[in-house]
Amino acid sequence: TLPLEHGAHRIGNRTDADMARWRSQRLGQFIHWGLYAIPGGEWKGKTYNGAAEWIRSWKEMPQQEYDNLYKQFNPVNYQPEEWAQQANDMGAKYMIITTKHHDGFCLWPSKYSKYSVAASPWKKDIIGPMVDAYNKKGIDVYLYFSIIDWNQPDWRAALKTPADSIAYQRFKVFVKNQLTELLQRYPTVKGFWFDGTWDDSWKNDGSFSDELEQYLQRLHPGLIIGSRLRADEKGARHFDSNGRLMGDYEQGWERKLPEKSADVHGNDWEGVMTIPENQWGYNARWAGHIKSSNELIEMLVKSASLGGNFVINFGPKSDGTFRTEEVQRMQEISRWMKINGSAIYGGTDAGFAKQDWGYYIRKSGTDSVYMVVCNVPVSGQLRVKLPAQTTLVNVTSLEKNIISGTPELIGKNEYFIHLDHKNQDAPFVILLQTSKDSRDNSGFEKAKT
Ligand SMILES: C[C@@H]1N[C@@H](C(=O)NCc2ccccc2)[C@H](O)[C@@H]1O
Repeated sequence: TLPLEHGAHRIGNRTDADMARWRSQRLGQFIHWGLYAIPGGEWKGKTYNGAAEWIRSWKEMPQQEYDNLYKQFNPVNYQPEEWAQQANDMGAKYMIITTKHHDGFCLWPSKYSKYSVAASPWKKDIIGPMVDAYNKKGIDVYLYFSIIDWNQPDWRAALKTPADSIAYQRFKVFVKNQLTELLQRYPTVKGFWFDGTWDDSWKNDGSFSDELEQYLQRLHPGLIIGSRLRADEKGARHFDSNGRLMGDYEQGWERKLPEKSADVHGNDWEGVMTIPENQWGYNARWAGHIKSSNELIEMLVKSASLGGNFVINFGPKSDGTFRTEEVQRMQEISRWMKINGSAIYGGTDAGFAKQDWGYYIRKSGTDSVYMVVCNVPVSGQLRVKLPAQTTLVNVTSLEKNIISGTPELIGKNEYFIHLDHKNQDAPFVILLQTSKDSRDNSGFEKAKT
C-alpha cells in the first residue's frame, strides 16, 4: 500500500452510537429547494432538458437573469411543520436539505454571503424553522452543502494561474466559515451531505478536504460525512489510492443502486434517488419514466437488504408546496411502511442466497430474517435456501392470508413456502425465525411435529 497522509483514516465502518443510529434509520427524505424552483425547468416559453437545479448553466438562460431570481423568492405557502408531518408519516427517519446548491443561493441568512434569503422578499431564515420542525417529529436533519458555488467570484473549477490560486485560497476560507456558521446556527444537525466536489480545484487539494473534515469533526463530534467530500493527495475520490473508503459511508450511489453484496464490500453506504429520471429541484414538466411507489419501495427494500440507506428526493415548488405526484408517493409509501416498516428499520444484509421472488433483510444482530416478496412466482411457492447450520424455527407473515400451510422441506436446508393465491398489489413481508444449529433441518421439522 502507498503511504498516504490524506487517505482513509479508518478501516471498516464506524462503530459509535451516532453511526449505529444512522445505520438503523434506512429511509431518508432528500429536499432540493432553492431559486431553481422558480423557473422550474422552463424559461421564456422554452423547456430546459437538463436537471432543473442546473438551469443556470443552460445556454438559453442569461446568468444575470437567473442570479436576479432571488428578488422573487417568497414562498408564501411554506409550512415546515406540514413538511415534517408528511415526512414523518412516510416513515423517513432523517432528512437532507439543500442549504446551498451549486448556484450559491443560501437558504439561511449567512454572514459570509449577500446572496441569501436575507436579500429576498421572504427575508427570513428557511433552514432554522425546518430543522426545528423535523427534529420535533424525531427526524434527524443533515445539511446538503455544495462546494461548487457559481455565485462566489473566488470559486474556480480549476487553478490555471497564480491569481486563480490566490482567489481559490480566499474561497476555501469562505467555505470553512459557512460550514462553521451552519454548525453554530443549527447544532442539532447530525451531519453534512457534500456535493459539487468533482472539479480539479477541489480534487487536487486533498489535504484541505482532509483537514476540513477533521476540523468539522472536532467542532461537532460525531458528525456523519459521506465519501463525496474528500480527495486524497493523489486526487482519488470516495476510495483513496489504496482502495480504502474515505468518509463515514459510501456516498457515490446517486440515481443508481448496488446490485449485490459484493458491490458494497461490507461498507456503510447510502443511495439517493429521484422520482423522475433526473430532476432534483422542482421541474414543472416531468418527462420520461416517473417511478411508482412500488418501484421506490422495492429500491428501499433492496438497499436495506444490501446494508444501505435509501433517500428519496423531493423538489418543492417555489411557493413552498409539494407537487401532487410527490404527495401521492409519500402517502402510498406511508401506508406500506405502517404495515411493513419493521422489516426496514434496523435491517441489514441477511447473508442468505438471493432468490428471484425478492429480498431478505436481517433485523441487525438477531436471528429474525424478513423476506420481502416483490415478484410472486406463478408456481405460488417461494424457494428458501438457508445457509448451512441454520434452521427454520418459525414462519409468519406481517399481513393475514399470505402463507398457506406450513413450509415444505424440499432438500437440505431448503424449503418451499406456499402462498395464498391472493393477487398482491404491493410487496409483502414474511418473517423467518431462524436459529444457528449444528444439526441441519432439525428446527422446523421438530416445531411441526
Ligand atoms: C444530489 C445531486 N447532485 C447534483 C449533480 O450535479 N449531480 C450530477 C453529478 C453526479 C456525479 C458527478 C458529477 C455530476 C444534483 O444537482 C443533485 O444535487
